[in-house]
Amino acid sequence: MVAIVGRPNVGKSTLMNALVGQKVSITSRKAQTTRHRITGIHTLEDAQYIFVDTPGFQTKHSGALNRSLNRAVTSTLTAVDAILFVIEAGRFGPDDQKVLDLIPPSVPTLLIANKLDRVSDKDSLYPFMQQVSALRQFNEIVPLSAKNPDDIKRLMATVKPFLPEGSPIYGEDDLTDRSERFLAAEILREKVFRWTGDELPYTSTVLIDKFETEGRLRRIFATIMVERDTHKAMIIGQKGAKLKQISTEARLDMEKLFDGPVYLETFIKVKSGWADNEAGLRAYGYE
Ligand SMILES: Nc1nc2c(ncn2[C@@H]2O[C@H](COP(=O)(O)OP(=O)(O)OP(=O)(O)O)[C@@H](O)[C@H]2O)c(=O)[nH]1
Repeated sequence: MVAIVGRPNVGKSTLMNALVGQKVSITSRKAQTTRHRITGIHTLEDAQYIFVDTPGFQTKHSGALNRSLNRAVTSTLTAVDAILFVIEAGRFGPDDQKVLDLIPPSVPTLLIANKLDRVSDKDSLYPFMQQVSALRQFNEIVPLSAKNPDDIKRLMATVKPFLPEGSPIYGEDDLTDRSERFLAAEILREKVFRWTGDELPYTSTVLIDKFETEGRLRRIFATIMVERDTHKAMIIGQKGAKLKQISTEARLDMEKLFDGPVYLETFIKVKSGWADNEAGLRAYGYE
């Protein structure tokens, strides 16, 4: 089992999806999109990789949601065979250091310097890598771009020696241990964030009210939970145009992932304060 950790927005979910070869973890330009621990599975003839994506470790805010997110990160790190510690190539800040401090020294750790394609001055990279490699005894240092398939292949080979010997835990076609219901909620949440940009607070979430399967058809009824009326208006957009766009894109992604037609109905509900209340969080599936 391999954990993927790093501060928000370094590209952990993008990396996970690339390693698994399918979209199992949502991504967006908005930091803190990933809220749950997600397992992604990639099975080869002679090895099975199980990846755990973690929410970006949060240090700026201290509400119940963030405490829950941070707990998810720390509990994951003690139970894995290796850790991919992801940073952005050319940038190492206090937020990265805080995540590094959480990594137990006993667990093999690979430093992944992601978004290599964004580094225009490649000469500056060597001193940067030297500087960060002095921070900890990393088992490997891998500069890459999560968006480059060759880099991903190389990383798979680099990670392989860290996997323990044993029989596979999941079936060879399994991509994730998450249910379709969970994945449907994550896909819709991703679209909400993508289409509302930075205006919408990240406390908005998605609940699946009903998930029915009828042959190959999935009929899904979902509610987008927001904290204020203004947020609701943001999602609906001019004459409902934005909500329509969000729902259509979400439906198309679901059809691709579930490999069959999807009927999706989306509602929006305003409920203030849900993210500041531990009991409320548990009710919505947070640990
Ligand atoms: N140019 C470039 N962009 C990347 C790369 N990897 C990820 N990104 C972008 O970086 C942004 C953040 O990626 P995510 O995968 O959502 O990041 P994350 O670390 O999972 O973020 P949180 O969920 O906030 O913890 C997205 O806009 C990605 O498209 C890369 O290799 N190159």
